[in-house]
Amino acid sequence: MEQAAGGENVKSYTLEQVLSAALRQQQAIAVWRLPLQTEVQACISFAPQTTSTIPELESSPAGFLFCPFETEGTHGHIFLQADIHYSALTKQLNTGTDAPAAQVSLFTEALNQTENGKPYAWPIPANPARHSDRNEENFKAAASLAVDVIRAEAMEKVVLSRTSTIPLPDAFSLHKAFEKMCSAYPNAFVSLVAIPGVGTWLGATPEILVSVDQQQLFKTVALAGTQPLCEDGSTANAIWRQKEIEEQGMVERYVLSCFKKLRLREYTEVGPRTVIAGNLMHLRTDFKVDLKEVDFPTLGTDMLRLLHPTSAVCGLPKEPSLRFILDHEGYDRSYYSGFLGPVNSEAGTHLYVNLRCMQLLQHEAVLYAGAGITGESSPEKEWQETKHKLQTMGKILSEF
Ligand SMILES: C=C(O[C@H]1C=CC=C(C(=O)O)[C@@H]1O)C(=O)O
Repeated sequence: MEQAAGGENVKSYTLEQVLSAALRQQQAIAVWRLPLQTEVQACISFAPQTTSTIPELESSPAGFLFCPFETEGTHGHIFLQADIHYSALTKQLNTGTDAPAAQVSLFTEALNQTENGKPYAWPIPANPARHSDRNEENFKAAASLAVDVIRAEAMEKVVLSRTSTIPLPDAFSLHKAFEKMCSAYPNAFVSLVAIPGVGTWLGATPEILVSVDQQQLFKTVALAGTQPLCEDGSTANAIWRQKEIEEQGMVERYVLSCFKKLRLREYTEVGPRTVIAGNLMHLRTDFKVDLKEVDFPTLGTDMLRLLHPTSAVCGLPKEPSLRFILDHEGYDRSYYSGFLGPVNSEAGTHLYVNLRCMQLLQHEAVLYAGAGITGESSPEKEWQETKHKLQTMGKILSEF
């Protein structure tokens, strides 16, 4: 049961006011919009919980999960329990039943004093990783080494990524960036996560990792293969090369191997189909399981633990490709290519891979992008592909 925050006097607030109040009060907040929906939601957590492993979804209270790429690395798996939930559709706040009353009233007091248009700061990591962006030469050298290792049959595929750090425009505003992302990428999962001591991330990802909706329908996808969107903006004339077909096929095989490990045979598989993600197209196969028909209440958590990191962000087989990334990528991915999303919300659990994202520092944004390397890869083409992927967030910043 939820009750309206702030007593009987139910007030309306804008997203800007809610975001600004949370950040001024140094509280953790996650804001999101599901693909093809209009409702923007947010949750504020007064006591984010950090764990070293992927938490169980089914028994979790409502909240938002924010997890890193490396399951056993230095960055924690963070759960923001929804002490306060906000819907930009109703413009109202609801308080979770376990929320600490004193903090809720401090927050609503701060909110009532917050005016639109007042500047506010966002959290940056306690110890920002010091690294410089990989230049073209270094990225291509790592890609070329990966091709050699793959041809020597030590692995089949590895996803190599890089960063691009750009100054934040003077007129940059956090809530406006979120609104711009929502209108530019209607079929993406759009998110803004700001956690004191951890940092501030924005993204518009095309990739579901695990979702279980209110009808108990489980979904995941195998997404890979990239090319620029055709000029007519449609997928009708898309032609895929053998390299992309095989690259996506590997991700699909990987998802199937996870079902097999759980001895689950009752799934439907549709695709691969061409899908649009911003200025790009990908190949995607959709998998669904009706949890009411199969007796598998923990499928969400079990698949999440097996799938992450999928071969769409790590490689195949998982261990040697992960080793290759850690040895040759040259930087700490932290939450890029991790996963994030609402857990046990009114619409269910919807976790997405953290792609097409950026991390905000005080005066700069760090943009992230990767490309799947196979034995057929050309380092030049992979470099170009990362440039195209960086444009997803680059376009948003260039609009200020
Ligand atoms: C690793 C990324 O994309 C993945 C998802 C779709 C297509 C991909 C590819 O074609 O390489 C990647 O596997 C990224 O956007 O940073």
